[in-house]
Amino acid sequence: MSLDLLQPGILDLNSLRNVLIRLEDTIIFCIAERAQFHTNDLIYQPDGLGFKDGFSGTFLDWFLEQIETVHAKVRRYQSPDEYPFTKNIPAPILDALEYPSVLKPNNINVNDQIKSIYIDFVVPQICESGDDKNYGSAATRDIECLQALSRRIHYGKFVAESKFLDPKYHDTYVKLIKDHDRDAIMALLTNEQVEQKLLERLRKKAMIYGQDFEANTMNPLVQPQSGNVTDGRNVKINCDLVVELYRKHVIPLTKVVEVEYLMQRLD
Ligand SMILES: O=C(O)C(=O)C[C@]1(C(=O)O)C=C[C@@H](O)C=C1
Repeated sequence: MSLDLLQPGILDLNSLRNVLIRLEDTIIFCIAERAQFHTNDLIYQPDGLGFKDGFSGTFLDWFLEQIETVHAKVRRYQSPDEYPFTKNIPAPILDALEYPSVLKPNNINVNDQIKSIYIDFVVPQICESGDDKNYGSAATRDIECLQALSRRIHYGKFVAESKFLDPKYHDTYVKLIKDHDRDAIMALLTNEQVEQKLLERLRKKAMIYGQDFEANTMNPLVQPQSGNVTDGRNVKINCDLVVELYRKHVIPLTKVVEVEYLMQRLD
């Protein structure tokens, strides 16, 4: 749950971008944590581990359901930047919190796509292939990664709302929405310079945060003279993977959320 959403000026585009920048750090750290364990493929296979409580599905889905059930009861999913992976979550046991209604009501939840990307693309590339029996630890890290990715991608709704309200573009967005012109909306909300800067920053962060400080005595804050820090040899996480994850999946899916949110904006 985010305190940002209770602050005035929440829809300022620079503030929203700062939240996205902070989430880059969270996502890199979560990925580095998961990378400690083997792929443990059984946790992603339906009934791969067998359940004594009659649950039918993957161990990851069972774990998500358990965690999200508890979190739903303490209002996590009433926060407009939090989206569950589990379909039927219980109602909160606490009174509803008053969030300012900054978003138009909408039914956009791309968590199924996020889970597929994570299982098919992220896990096989960051983890050593095989089974180390750390099923609970691996799935705990999976859930942290998934929640961070979900929060980041669904934040696109706030970014879209901010862009929609910008007087410079408002009338154009209204027209394009009325024309159902998704491609033109996508083009209008795209800022290639911001994307390029993001990818460059991300690579630097992945290199610095992912370093094995035991193996590397260089000060990561000092610009390296040659190789060593930037060549990735002492880096614990795959920097290319982090950049590709954002380039191929995180940014495009955030943009899909933005477009779909705008398509429902005038309903
Ligand atoms: O910062 C924005 O303007 C966004 O819409 C977010 C975002 C992103 O996902 O990082 C998506 C689309 C833009 O092309 C640039 C960046």
